[in-house]
Amino acid sequence: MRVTAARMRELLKVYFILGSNNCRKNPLEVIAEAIEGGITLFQYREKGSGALVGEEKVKLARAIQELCQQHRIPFIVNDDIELALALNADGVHIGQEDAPAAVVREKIGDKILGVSVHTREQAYEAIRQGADYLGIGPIFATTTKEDAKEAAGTTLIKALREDGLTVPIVGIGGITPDNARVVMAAGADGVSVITAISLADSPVQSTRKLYQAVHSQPEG
Ligand SMILES: Cc1ncsc1CCOP(=O)(O)O
Ligand SMILES: C=C1C=NC(C)=NC1=N
Ligand SMILES: [Mg+2]
Repeated sequence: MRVTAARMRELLKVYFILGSNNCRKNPLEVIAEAIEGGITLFQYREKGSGALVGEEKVKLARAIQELCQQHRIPFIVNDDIELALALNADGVHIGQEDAPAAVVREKIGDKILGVSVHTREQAYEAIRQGADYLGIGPIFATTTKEDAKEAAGTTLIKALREDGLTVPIVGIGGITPDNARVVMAAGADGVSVITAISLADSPVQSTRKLYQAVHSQPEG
């Protein structure tokens, strides 16, 4: 059956996203370190310049999924619904330019469905169409997503919480151990990162710092 909101909030705490073009080292090594450091959810996002395609992409996806399964970390696939179904992944993440959430929901059954939103209207529509969580960002400036919108800060997260919305929300975009608390203080249930972990000197240490930041009391 569908993931509960309470369980989804737990999973969103430290949500690592990676594609082979987001790291210098072997992706499997980086993910193993991130798992050791305490990530709570993983998303395979093979996208942008230098991304793998075809059989190479499938092979890496399978290898990563196996690593996640060994450590009981749910495995989410970005964009590629067919790949997610072929691998029996734990869920998918889609953006506004992908198929409508309701269409994806019908295809994936009870798997986890995450939707990127940038406005109140998109947020309410995603929930209506069956999203289990919302990805909101970019919170801070980022160059990792090549077509990312301007950094929007935490305004939308705060607005949705002021509306009384309790849907699980993860912030994304330029998040580091130093600014993660700001995202949580705005009402996010967790933080999603790529380069704070994938390009860190020590992915384990960076993950540990993120984990501590999201579990610490709001400052002041
Ligand atoms: C996938 C995505 N969506 C909004 S910003 C972003 C990239 C996040 O990467 P980083 O954590 O390196 O800023
Ligand atoms: C664009 C995205 C926004 N949020 C999340 C969680 N994943 C994404 N790929
Ligand atoms: Mg997409």
